[in-house]
Amino acid sequence: LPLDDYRKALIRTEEMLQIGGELLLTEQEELANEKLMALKNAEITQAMKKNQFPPSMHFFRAKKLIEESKVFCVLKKMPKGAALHLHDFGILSVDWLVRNVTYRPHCHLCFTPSGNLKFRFADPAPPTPKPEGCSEWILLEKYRKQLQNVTEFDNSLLRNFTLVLEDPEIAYSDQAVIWARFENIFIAVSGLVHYAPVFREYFARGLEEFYEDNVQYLELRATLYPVYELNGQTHDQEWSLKTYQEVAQKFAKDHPDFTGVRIIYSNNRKNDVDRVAESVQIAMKLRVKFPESMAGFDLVGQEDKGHSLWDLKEALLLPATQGFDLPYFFHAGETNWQGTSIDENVLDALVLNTTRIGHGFALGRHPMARNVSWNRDIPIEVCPISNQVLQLVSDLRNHPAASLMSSGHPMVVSSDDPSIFGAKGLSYDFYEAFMGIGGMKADLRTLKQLALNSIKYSSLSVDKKKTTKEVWQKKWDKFVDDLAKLL
Ligand SMILES: O=c1[nH]cnc2c1ncn2[C@@H]1O[C@H](CO)[C@@H](O)[C@H]1O
Repeated sequence: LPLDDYRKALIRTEEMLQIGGELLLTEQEELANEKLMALKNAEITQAMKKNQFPPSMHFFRAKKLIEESKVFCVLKKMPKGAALHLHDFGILSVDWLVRNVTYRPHCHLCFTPSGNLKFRFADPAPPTPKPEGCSEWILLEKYRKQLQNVTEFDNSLLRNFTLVLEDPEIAYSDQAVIWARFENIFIAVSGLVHYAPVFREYFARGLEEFYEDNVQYLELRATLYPVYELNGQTHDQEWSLKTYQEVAQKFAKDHPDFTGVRIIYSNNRKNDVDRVAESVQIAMKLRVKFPESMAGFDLVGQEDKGHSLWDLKEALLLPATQGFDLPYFFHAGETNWQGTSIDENVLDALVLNTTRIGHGFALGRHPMARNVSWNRDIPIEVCPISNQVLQLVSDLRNHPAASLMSSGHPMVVSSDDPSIFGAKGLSYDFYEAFMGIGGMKADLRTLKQLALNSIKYSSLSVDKKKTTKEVWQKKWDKFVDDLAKLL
């Protein structure tokens, strides 16, 4: 074979292997692809000249540039299918929490010894008991009245609800520091979002934000912590799940092109095997009672600080020993520490029959996990911005999913906790995946495959997948038409 032909054949084969590489585009899609790739090439050429490429910059600095990008503009309009990796209280921009929720009557605030915030609605006030070591409860309505500068105070609240700041590399010296801040944000918003009226509205508004970003269906990791009423009465997990179901069903009724939401009940991986076993039992009960909404079970929290899946196997094997089908959606391999028992979570997840792998950041270092995931068609859920902000990788061109994308490995793209990272919906993560991780050759096929994957790898029934895909296809055709017409 002449060298030239050989080389061309290699390039062509690689193009076929990459994610979406085997998709055949319609004429209209080809046209749209040309427009898209012209925008992409122009932006990358410009980025090379200026040496300023958003995916290789920290998202907090890249965000503004991304918002100026024409490719990003296209991605926002693109029907992206489903977002399959999200956490309960990271889905809605935090402005509403500060400007609306903290202004409601009976909202109290206290400071923990380490200076973190806790909120609680209560009437008659004050809420009891006072959290250990915390300051007295302050009624916000009263507190704001005596403040000189309320805007300044509200801005400080906003800052407490996201990780965003100017110099993340300096402020967050290592993963332990940023994870502590990250968990504190969940604790701070917890008292607000677990107040029953807010709980419903937060979720509905979260759905709206994703819907506006052209996402049709969500799967939400939820801890189902007790939701409380003004008088202190609390509700159990069943109540929370039922409420999620009601809100999602109403939203789907009001938006017929929205499929809905399914919940992945999640426990913290720091908990010991007995507590995890309890939550597995609850998950089984919920699954019987709410087959429509309850997708399965996961373990969340900082992987490096928690138990390995294998440590918890006694709890996690309970359903199987009882012949019960409890689908697992394990976070696994969200670590940089190769060779630890935590790093082996990617293997454990597969051994324990996971349906998908959350993050799977360590997959590239485990050839067997990679094989099994490929052979059993078990996708990884890639969350680029999360991985960068939580310091697993700085330049997203070096994200391990780059190699997996180039070989067409089963994957979906998701956004984890967009509101906490200062992002919104799914488009920012699609931008990072398309421009940074996917490289120059990722094109409309890549995007189409990622959207198709999000439906294919969802936990929806065969029927629901079919109808969701039909709705998606209509949106896609319209999107392609508009893109093809772009000047
Ligand atoms: O990327 C992640 N990896 C692991 N755990 C996470 C991530 N994002 C959020 N949470 C966890 O989810 C809980 C709320 O559902 C939070 O406590 C947080 O620890």
